Amino acid sequence: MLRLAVPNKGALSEAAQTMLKEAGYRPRRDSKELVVVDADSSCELFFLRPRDIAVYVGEGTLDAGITGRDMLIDSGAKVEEVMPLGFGGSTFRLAAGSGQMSSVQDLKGLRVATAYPGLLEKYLAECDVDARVIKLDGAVETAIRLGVADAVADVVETGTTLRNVGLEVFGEPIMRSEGVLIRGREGAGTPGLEQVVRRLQGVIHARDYVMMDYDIRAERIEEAIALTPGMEGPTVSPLHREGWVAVRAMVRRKGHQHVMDELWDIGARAILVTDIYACRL
Ligand SMILES: Nc1ncnc2c1ncn2[C@@H]1O[C@H](COP(=O)(O)OP(=O)(O)OP(=O)(O)O)[C@@H](O)[C@H]1O
Ligand SMILES: O=P(O)(O)OC[C@H]1O[C@H](OP(=O)(O)OP(=O)(O)O)[C@H](O)[C@@H]1O
Ligand SMILES: [Mg+2]
Repeated sequence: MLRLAVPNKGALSEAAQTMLKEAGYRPRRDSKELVVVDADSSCELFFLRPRDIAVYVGEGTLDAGITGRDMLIDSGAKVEEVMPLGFGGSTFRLAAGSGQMSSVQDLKGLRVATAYPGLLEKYLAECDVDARVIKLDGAVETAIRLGVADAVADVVETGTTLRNVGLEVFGEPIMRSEGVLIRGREGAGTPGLEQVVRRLQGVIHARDYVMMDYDIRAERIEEAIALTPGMEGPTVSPLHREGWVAVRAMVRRKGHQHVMDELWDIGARAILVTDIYACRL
């Protein structure tokens, strides 16, 4: 059985569990269930703190896991990213009181508070900046007001938390993060991991694409195919009406209304769009 780590709490937890459920893995009954054995999928799911997941996977105790890319780098564990999962997007940034700093170089000799010391120290070393890293567990934005630090380095999603305490970001983003599937560096041949990757990729595709069906006059088919090329090519079937065909193709969800407009303009009718429940491309 493949042993897979899943965030049990925090910003990535719900989205990760929804994705696994859509991929056919057994969901946990309640938040107190810490291990789920899914015999049908030959998989054991371990619900752990996202920060600990890279450690378990790096030690080889678990085969794979879902965590944030920033946490993966911060942990320094022997793990590698298998695929991005398209949720939990954030940036990791420096921030200080409004107008006080403009680049990472301004941090020389100062104190920077963070819950991601591994990630911050790596960045400061790359920038050749000698600053003192103050390790905190969370709510690091308050550290400046309380006089514990001169700047902070933290996860920024909407920026609301920073604004609320009168801080603003400065310098380049340290990194862009999102939820990722990870595996141990020695786990290249992990049996069962291929199946997890294919299932999760299927969920991502099912979310990214819609199925589009329409009817069109046969002489306009080349123009129609240029608009909806599908994956290998669209399915074109005869319609029970002289001179018309029916077309079926997968289309990117983003922009599908625009594709419908263009199809309409070249004479397509009965244009139907449906969600894809599951797929394997
Ligand atoms: N708005 C957000 N706030 C915090 N983390 C976010 C956000 N959006 C995405 N993430 C990602 O979620 C992960 C952090 O998860 P989580 O919030 O569970 O950790 P934590 O802050 O250390 O835990 P906790 O807040 O429960 O003590 C990181 O990979 C981070 O990039
Ligand atoms: O840019 P925003 O949308 O405001 O989101 C970012 C904030 O969310 C996280 O905090 P969290 O709620 O996880 O609390 P914590 O700091 O105690 O971890 C993160 O540490 C930031 O403080
Ligand atoms: Mg948090």
